[in-house]
Amino acid sequence: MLVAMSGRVLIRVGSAYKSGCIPLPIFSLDFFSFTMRTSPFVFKFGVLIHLVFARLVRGDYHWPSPLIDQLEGLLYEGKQEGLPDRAVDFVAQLNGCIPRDNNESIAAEWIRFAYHDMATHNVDDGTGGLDNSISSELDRAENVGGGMQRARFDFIDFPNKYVSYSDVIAMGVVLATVECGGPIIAYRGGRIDAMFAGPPGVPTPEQPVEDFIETFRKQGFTQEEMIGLVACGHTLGGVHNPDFETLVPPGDIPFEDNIELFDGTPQFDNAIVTQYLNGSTNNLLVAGPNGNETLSSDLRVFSSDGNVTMQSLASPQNFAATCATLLGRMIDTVPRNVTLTDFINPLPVKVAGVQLAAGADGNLVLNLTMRLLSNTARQVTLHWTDRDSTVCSSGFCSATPINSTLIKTPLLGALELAPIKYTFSTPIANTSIGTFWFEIDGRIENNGGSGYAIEQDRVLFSPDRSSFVFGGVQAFKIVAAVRNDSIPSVVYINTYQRSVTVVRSPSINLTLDASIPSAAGYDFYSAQVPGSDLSFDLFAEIDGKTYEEEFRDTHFIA
Ligand code: HEM
Repeated sequence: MLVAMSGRVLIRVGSAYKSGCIPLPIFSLDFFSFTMRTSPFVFKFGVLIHLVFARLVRGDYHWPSPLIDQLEGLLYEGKQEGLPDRAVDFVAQLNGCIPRDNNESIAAEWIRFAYHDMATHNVDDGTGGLDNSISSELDRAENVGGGMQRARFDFIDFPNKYVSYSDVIAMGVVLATVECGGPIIAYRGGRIDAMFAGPPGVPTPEQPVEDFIETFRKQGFTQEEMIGLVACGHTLGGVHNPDFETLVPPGDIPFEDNIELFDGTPQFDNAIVTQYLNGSTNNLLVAGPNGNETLSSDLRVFSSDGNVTMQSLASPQNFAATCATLLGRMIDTVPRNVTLTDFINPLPVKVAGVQLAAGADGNLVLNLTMRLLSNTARQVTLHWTDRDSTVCSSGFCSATPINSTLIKTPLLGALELAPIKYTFSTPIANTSIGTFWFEIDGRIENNGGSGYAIEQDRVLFSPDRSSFVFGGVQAFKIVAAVRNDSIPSVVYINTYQRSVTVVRSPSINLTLDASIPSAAGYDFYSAQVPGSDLSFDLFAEIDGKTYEEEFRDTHFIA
């Protein structure tokens, strides 16, 4: 199903939205659609295609774009329709900042990972920055330990064609900080993943302070900012054995690093500063065992301006504000040719999960959710018009939500927001649907005037009638509903098998399936498709025109 939009209010989609006022290509917002789907070739991790797509999308779209829709969902809700498990894990694994028994902190790992990725930036020629080049740099000594490898493996399988790895790395910093009680860092999207390693650039603890100052200058930070950024980074996590055996002894938890926290607290707070200033710090990068200062990089950094900056950071408010600014600058440090989006704020109205379905009881059913940025329950009604029409001939074209849920996440909590998500699942008369909109406490919310338009209903994926085929080679029976007021010349799917690599298979035709009774004005077509984890595009050619449902997925099959 394709849905059209115009105006400025966000919308979503189970398949695609486009603008009615600007001629735009149709894009899917489906996370499963994945990075490399358009290629007939096999791509390892899809970096190449990812890059191409990221460029294609940007510039073609005005706000709100699929990119913003996806990032907004992940940032504020911790999920987005169609998100692969990996993505949900990514947010969930931050786990409210609770460190493990050995002090291992996933929040710290994300922040360190992001800094090491950004550290390739060269302010003199505008190259490098937060661009996922880190994935090609993990064999360097400077990137050893501290959860770096693990943070990397958590990325495999993540992005789709809109959201880059580097956007996810940047988001990790925002979420890690806020989940640990730190400030809200404004977030932008639009980073582009690099295909190659950048030059080495991460400081190592034995270096003299002059090297640190020069390294941070190259990364775009003054000496004062260097002090702030190191303090903000080192409020979380600590030094690991076996990475620094001379600083930290081995622990007694088998197969786990032994970690000495920099400031003894797992929270994002300014204890890193106050303990340093009052001499109570156990930070091993301030003083090593027996006062050895070879690896005392924090001491050299913090004291490099006579502690002036550290003293200013002794105010918790100033520490929080400084970290919000500097960590924000850190994640927005990108190669010169990359243009980031505006800050992504929670969208006032967010439509998602639009799915038109030929219901088993013979009704055509419209499913969708609408998330409203309101902390108070509202009277919400969904309205729509008939297909290809501006009227409702049956007189019954409105529905109330079947349920509503309060959305709570740490970031929303920090913003003192608790939006409400309204779920609609309503039968639609056989006149189908043209455009829908909402009435909220008597006020019309219609996507800036144009409403949310369903672009076609001729061919629909029918996940309810599709199934996993047990026995023998792994396969799915894929079922499509095709409106039976005309006969398609062909119904087919292009499938993409997903694993570490993604492979596009040749098209597979679906044939009329007499075993499935017609329903809601639709006949059903099916084919058995080999594979265990597929995404696919569904097509029907009718009267010389091609209708399409993009980026469907076997994950939708119960
Ligand atoms: C002069 C600059 C810096 C030096 C020399 C330095 C050095 C180190 C060292 C030696 C460790 C311990 C790693 C391990 O045991 O494997 C560490 C950990 C860490 N660094 Fe830095 N760092 C610097 C700047 C930064 C910056 C700018 C950030 C982020 C804004 C940052 C974030 C972290 C974090 C979060 C950890 C803890 C990781 C964990 O617990 O897994 N560092 N750093």
